[in-house]
Amino acid sequence: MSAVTQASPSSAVTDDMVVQVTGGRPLAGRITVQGSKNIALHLYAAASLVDAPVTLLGAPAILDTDVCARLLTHTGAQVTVMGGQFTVAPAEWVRPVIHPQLGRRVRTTCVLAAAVLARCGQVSFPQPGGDAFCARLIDRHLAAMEAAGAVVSSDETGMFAQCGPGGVRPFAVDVGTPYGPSLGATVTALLLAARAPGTSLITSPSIEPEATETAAFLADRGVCVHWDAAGLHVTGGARIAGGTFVVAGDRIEAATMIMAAAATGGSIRLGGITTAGLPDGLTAALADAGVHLADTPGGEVHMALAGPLRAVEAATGPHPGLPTDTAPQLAAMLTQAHGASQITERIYPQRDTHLHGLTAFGAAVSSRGPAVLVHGASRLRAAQVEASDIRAVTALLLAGLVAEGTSTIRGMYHLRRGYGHLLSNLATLGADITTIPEARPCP
Ligand SMILES: CC(=O)N[C@H]1[C@@H](OP(=O)(O)OP(=O)(O)OC[C@H]2O[C@@H](n3ccc(=O)[nH]c3=O)[C@H](O)[C@@H]2O)O[C@H](CO)[C@@H](O)[C@@H]1O
Ligand SMILES: C=C(OP(=O)(O)O)C(=O)O
Repeated sequence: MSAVTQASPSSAVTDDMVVQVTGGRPLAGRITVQGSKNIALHLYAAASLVDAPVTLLGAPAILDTDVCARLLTHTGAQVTVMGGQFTVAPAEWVRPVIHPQLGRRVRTTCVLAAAVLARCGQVSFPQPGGDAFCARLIDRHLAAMEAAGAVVSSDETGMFAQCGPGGVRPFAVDVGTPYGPSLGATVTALLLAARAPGTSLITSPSIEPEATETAAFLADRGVCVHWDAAGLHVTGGARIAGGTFVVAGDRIEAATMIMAAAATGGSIRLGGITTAGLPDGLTAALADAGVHLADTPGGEVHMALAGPLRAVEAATGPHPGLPTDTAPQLAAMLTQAHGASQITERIYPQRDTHLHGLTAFGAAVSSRGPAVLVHGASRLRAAQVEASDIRAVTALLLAGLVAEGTSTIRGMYHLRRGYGHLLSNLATLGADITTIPEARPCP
């Protein structure tokens, strides 16, 4: 299994490195945000459905990209990742197996499995990976596979889906969950429907950009996709054409950089995204906190503070609400806001793995049920902390940028999963930040 990959910026940082950051410098200047991690991951799966080569432009140089390239290669596709281009040429013979170890490292394993099932009528796959801040269910993915005609079974090694001789068939499935529409299951259903000979209906679909961009990608390739009040109608079965498609800018990285600049009292410009690419719930929470965003004539986002940061009450929600993937960074920023802030988590039963580390910096943060409470403004002091997931690590970096003294942050595996240039971007904006190898005790 050898996907062709170019050494990515994320590989300049290794898992056993630690970040040292000395706080107190307001961020200033301009950087470009990467292509969206989560949109790219879903497009990688969609690209493997296509009958001719596909090139995705703006693919982020992150560990999850490398893992997806290797997963697709394992199924028989030819994958090249070079200079922000992720090219997939279809497999002549599809191996109906999502690699059991690699599949446990990314969240989109079921989506990749759906692409393989749609192509060849069977697939085995492990439980998906990704962040493990709480249980993350996949019942809607499996329901979509069953609705498309597969018998799904599982044992201790993983899951197996098998269709009848005709392969996937048109279906109706509801991808709503008690926490709102499932993003991933919407794309799983979309990929199955794109290959089913007839019209399928996906009800309660997610309208996160990951789902709408994947739908747009398929529509560009000739799949008939139609959204209305009933849901997402997809007519599949025909040949799916190749070509190129641009991965949209990473709204979560943009939010992270904006919040980092705000926490340090800075002002920055972001290329690779406009305010239209930022969900309303995010821009509303930032506006409430006193963070001003505007589009520049050159199509960039300019961020500046309207005054001292203000406390806010906000709740995460499905698009266009406040993304759950920005809540940890928002909590870190709000440690610098005067008064009592509250961020209520509505997408997951719990997502507060960042609180332990923020507390080590001296932040007044706590959780009450699904709500994270932040009392500011706190004078943060340098700390030695370790993060256990992707957005928690950026929340701790934000605290380090503010804290007095030099902090040490561990957990680079999580950063590498989703951010290709975050540390160098922070340095470009003036942060005092370095990576050093982890000191090992003498044997
Ligand atoms: C790679 C990627 O794009 N990951 C994102 C994706 O994850 P992911 O696609 O896993 O998130 P979902 O939208 O599916 O999950 C949202 C909620 O629905 C529940 N659920 C989901 C599926 C299911 O079959 N049954 C069920 O109950 C989950 O446990 C969770 O509480 O969307 C999340 C919500 O915006 C983001 O935090 C993740 O960063
Ligand atoms: C939770 C996240 O990612 P994943 O679903 O890949 O774990 C995230 O991007 O914040």
